Amino acid sequence: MSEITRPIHVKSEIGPLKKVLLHRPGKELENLVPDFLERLLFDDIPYLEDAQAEHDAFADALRENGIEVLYLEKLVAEAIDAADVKEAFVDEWLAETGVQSEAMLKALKDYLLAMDDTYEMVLKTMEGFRKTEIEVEGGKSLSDLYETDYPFIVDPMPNLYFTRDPFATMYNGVTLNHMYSDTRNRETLYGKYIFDHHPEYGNGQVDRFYNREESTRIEGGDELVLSKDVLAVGISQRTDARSIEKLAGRLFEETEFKHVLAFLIGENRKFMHLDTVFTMVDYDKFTIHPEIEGGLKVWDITPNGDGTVNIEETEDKLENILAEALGQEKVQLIRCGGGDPVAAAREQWNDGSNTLTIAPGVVVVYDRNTVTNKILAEAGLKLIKVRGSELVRGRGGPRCMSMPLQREDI
Ligand SMILES: NC(=O)NCCC[C@H](N)C(=O)O
Repeated sequence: MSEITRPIHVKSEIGPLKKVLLHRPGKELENLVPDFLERLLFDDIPYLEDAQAEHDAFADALRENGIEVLYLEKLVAEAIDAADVKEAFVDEWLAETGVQSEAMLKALKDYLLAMDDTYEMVLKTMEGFRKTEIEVEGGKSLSDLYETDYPFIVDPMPNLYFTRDPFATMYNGVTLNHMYSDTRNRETLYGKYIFDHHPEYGNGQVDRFYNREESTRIEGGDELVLSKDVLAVGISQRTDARSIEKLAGRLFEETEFKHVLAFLIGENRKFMHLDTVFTMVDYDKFTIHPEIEGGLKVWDITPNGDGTVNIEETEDKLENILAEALGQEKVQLIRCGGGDPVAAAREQWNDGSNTLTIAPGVVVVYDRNTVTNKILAEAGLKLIKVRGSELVRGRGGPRCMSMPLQREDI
């Protein structure tokens, strides 16, 4: 077993989790309003106090299992302070707000730079700005004024507690992602500052396999490190096939991955990412949402050895594809809702398939998905159940809410 010597070390989905990145939901959730939920990719409005309590309990459950929990907002503040790049950060953040008026841009910049505590300033950039918060004398632009019923100068970023998506860790590096939506693309700026400037994670200490400036989209919920040899990536509502091809070529050059399996799961809000319908929970066990099994196509991408890749459509059943790729005699697919279409649809919607594996056979799940949880327990898995009544309103579960930084090799 190799020792962990780099700040990012992730060569599987199931190796004992040592260090993980979360974001504690903050005031950005108090800027969700019913008329604009869709634009912000939310389905309902969580009660912040309870969402925070549920999130704290999730973090405690991880700590009780020997996992060090880091927070995105803290790393970003540390990165900005360490490199003394507060103004550069604010300028880049402003450039991505969509605000057009020079006077408003200046007012926002002055407001943020007047905040001495960088951590509080970072939280404010996440929260967004209501129209009632900042007044500018004159100088308003037509483009800022015409959306009169829109209550924000700058949108909140309510999806930040899904740390799984804006970047994804694998081997000793990250893909810093180009997201599907404007609202989530803004989140990747925080990753950029961490991986450019943080004393422990910046300045080239973390490899970079994808960049936020690239033209095609990819999100971390679609990226699953099945083993040190095999990466699975969903072709989904959020991730383009072309991104996977580019990423595969780079990974074959820079890591020991030998296969990238591209799973076509279709473009659908309820199955937005591969990890909402499929996760790995043990050496030979996976959760799966039965609705995707029928139409699922899987391509196997392998290196040709000359910098190009070979792409072949697999013909076999998913069980056999996975068993072969992972060197197992056979694998078990555990169906969300046990195959009952009503339970499966309800529990997938509430992230019953979105398990976070913290060691082989040990998974964190939402307690509410009782049908699926019973089946997981019957399959021999150890379940750590957490409450997600408020957290689930953003459509993400334990895997979505966590980004592994270090896992032990298996
Ligand atoms: N990996 C995941 O499936 N993350 C959940 C993201 C939910 C968020 N509301 C979104 O639509 O992007």
